[in-house]
Amino acid sequence: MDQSTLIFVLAIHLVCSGGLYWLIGRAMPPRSGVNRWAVGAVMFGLAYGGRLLVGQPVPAPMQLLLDGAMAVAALLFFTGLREFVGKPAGRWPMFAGFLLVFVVLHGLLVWQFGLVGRHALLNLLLGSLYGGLALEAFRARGHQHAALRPPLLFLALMMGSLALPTLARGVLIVSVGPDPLYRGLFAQFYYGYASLAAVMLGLNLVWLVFSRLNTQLAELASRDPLTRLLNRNGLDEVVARHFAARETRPVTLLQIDIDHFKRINDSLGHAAGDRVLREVAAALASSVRASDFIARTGGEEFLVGCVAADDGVAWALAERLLGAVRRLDIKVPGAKVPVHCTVSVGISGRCGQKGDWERCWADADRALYAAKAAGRDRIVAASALRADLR
Ligand SMILES: Nc1nc2c(ncn2[C@@H]2O[C@H](COP(=O)(O)OP(=O)(O)OP(=O)(O)O)[C@@H](O)[C@H]2O)c(=O)[nH]1
Repeated sequence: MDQSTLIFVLAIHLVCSGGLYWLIGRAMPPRSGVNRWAVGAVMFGLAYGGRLLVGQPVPAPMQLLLDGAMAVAALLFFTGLREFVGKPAGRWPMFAGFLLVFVVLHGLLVWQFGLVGRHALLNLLLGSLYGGLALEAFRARGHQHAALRPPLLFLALMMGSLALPTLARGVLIVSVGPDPLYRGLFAQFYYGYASLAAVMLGLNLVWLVFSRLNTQLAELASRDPLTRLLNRNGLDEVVARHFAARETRPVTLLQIDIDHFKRINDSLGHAAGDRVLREVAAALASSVRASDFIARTGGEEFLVGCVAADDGVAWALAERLLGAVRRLDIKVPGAKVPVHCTVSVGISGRCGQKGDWERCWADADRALYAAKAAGRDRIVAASALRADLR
């Protein structure tokens, strides 16, 4: 394929991918980064198409317009990824500043070095932004859910492999001039690879978006939206996974209930009640080890699964949870003083298999109600209840 055909194919790929991202972006929440990719891809495609239409040599004002469009398009891709992974991505003043610096540099370099200055600037800038994007994707893979890691790694690899020949063009052009790089084998390789990368980038971004949506869907199904703790559904999954393991470790259950929560709701309102629920949930969650699990099992009820603990450890954990809630100073809009609350905790016996789960949970529940009956803000173990019954 000759070079013009390759550039034409590249331009078509980019404009079509931009249209696809725009359609996907419409279905995504705001600030997902996808709209930036959409605008970036269309700008890139139009700039390449513009080069073909204008032909050689490109008149000076047109050079500035087409190169500026490419630089801004690459910046849109870079910041789009930052937005996608939840990092600050910069808004229009940053873009205006970037464009201003680019125009000044472009003017200076073209005036001093002509075509070599123009191509060196554009390639070094594009190569740096591709490299930056690869680095962002590589760094982001550690912070995301497991499902997002493969597409982020793939993106890092692809953009890294595009950054290298682009930077090489920027450096080589100074010593060999534009001709060997913009015609012949190198140019064919470069535009062919860029065209392939544009197709792969489109598929990669669709993969990223679907992985993100899938993760969010799984979260919605298994997490309580108010406290972000596991809901009943999520708890069932965690329990099933725990007992499916080859070497199952026993679990002690701690059933927790906020004391007199209805009073908070009735005196301060439902929104204040929600705030208290969120803060209590966060305090409980931060006291629970990563190997244990915690779920919101009802209105103001929580269940903690303490894995492989003896009775003393479970009791110590319950005391930690009681203390963490007692120490809370919950600032609620409309209330003059911070809200304080307490919880009651019921502890089950050790649950060694899935079949014992319901019975252990019922034991923890009975112990909790005994704690409530005994005056609240305390811990009762089911083993003590059974001893009482004897
Ligand atoms: N704000 C808010 N309140 C909730 C939510 N879910 C349940 N509740 C409220 O929680 C309160 C629970 O009240 P009760 O079951 O009487 O328990 P309590 O007042 O904590 O009393 P004890 O458990 O006996 O100490 C009810 O008023 C429910 O409306 C929720 O998601 N948000």
